[in-house]
Amino acid sequence: MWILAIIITILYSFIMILVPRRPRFYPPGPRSLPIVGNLISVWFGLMKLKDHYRLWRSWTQIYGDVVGLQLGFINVVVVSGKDFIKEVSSREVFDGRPNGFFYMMRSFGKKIGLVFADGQAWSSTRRVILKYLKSFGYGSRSMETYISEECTALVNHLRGSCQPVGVNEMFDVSVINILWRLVAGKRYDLKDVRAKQLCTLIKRCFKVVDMSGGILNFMPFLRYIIPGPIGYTEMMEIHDILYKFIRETIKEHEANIDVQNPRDVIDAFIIESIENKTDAFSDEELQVVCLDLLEAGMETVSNTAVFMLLHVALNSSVQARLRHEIDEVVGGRAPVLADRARMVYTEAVLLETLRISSVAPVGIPHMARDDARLGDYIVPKGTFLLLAMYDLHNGDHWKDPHVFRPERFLTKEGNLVQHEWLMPFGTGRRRCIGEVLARSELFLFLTYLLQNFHLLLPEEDPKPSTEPVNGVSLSAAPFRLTFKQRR
Ligand code: HEM
Repeated sequence: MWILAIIITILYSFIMILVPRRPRFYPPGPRSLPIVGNLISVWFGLMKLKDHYRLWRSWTQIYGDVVGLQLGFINVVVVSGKDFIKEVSSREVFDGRPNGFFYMMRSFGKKIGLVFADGQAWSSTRRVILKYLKSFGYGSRSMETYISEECTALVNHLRGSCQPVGVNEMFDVSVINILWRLVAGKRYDLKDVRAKQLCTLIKRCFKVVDMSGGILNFMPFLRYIIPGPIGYTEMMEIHDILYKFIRETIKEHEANIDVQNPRDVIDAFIIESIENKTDAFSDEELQVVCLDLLEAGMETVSNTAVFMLLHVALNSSVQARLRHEIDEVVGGRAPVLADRARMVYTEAVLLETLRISSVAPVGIPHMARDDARLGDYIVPKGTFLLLAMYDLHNGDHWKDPHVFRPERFLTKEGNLVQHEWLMPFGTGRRRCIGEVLARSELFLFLTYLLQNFHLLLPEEDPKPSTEPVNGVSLSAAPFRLTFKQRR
């Protein structure tokens, strides 16, 4: 009997160590059960509402802009509203990234790279990679040339097709090409099988879980019991293939590097690592940085571009006005980024797309690096913070949030409005590093395509839905368009 008592005491103490600390002023939220916390409510909630962002919204409506949850052994706070989202994004104490298993299993079990690292290591990697990206063309004419070349290739590719085209994968290889030319000095043909396979893998891995990391994060020991159903097996398989591709690319660079003439980000990193033998320039760090750029930079832009075409095709008056502006400002020559200054309507369409599609529905989770006050509440050290970006962009504040209306970003005089409720790339210290690239890509994709084609919904297809499909980033449900060449 006493042996049983000892075992129960040990088990209880072990569980108590794992169960997160919840101070008296922890934010309010649904009632939690011992050990599993709110996981069961999340499970039932998802069965009813389907998508995570809808579930977080339903709880925000009950508990307010700061909702406190306990998911398995982890405290999670969902933060909504412009002011709280800005506060979390701007305070250093909240600029950590989660220690969760899901986030680290893709980076050799370590907190390295750009997206899920934090502290000193993250800030120096972010600085160095931004410096390299800029020196190989990021934000300059070279980047514009890469984007224009991809737009031309895409237009030529579509010219040959009189049949309706599936749009959901249309931008994938072009987007990878632009990024990969900066990072690895390489581009692929739009029909290249391996490039297409890589894009499919990245997209698949973004559908296995949502940004909270799911059960894999909150009860990681389950990977030993049910690795398949909780997504562990698939995530590992996908990352094995992605890392194989990245390692091959790095090896090719090492084989013919000229230390006096770096060609791209990978070369610059390898050259620095020859002199600087610290962890900051390790081989693993370079691999994770490459993976971060591929994963953060591909699906987000590709999915936003797809939503953009969907809304333009569904709204014929928007399409006509866009075409009119393109004809007036650009005419028959190739569009350039400098045209943006005179193309306010096109810019408004981009802003409205970024708002309504909000492909990063909870951004990338932050983590409290210490106990911190947020509004009337205390957020304990180690808490994950999910920022309800989808709601910020689709909430009642916008009056008619579900209507695609670019005019909301224009003043009566026809000038562009910088709306403080719109932050698709986040804000503060962890703001997206790909914003300049993403905005430039979206502008040139749209202008090149509408300069050359009428976008038509095939009559034989059902009207496509604008409801997003859930995942780490939101995507449009499959649909097709006919690209009818303009005279
Ligand atoms: C429409 C396209 C994109 C959207 C909507 C988007 C959105 C975001 C958001 C919301 C964050 C998180 C900000 C935060 O933690 O508070 C982020 C971070 C990040 N994005 Fe993007 N992004 C896009 C394109 C890109 C591209 C093209 C790249 C590649 C160059 C990129 C690379 C990154 C990286 C590396 C981070 C992590 C930054 C850090 O933690 O320091 N993103 N992005």
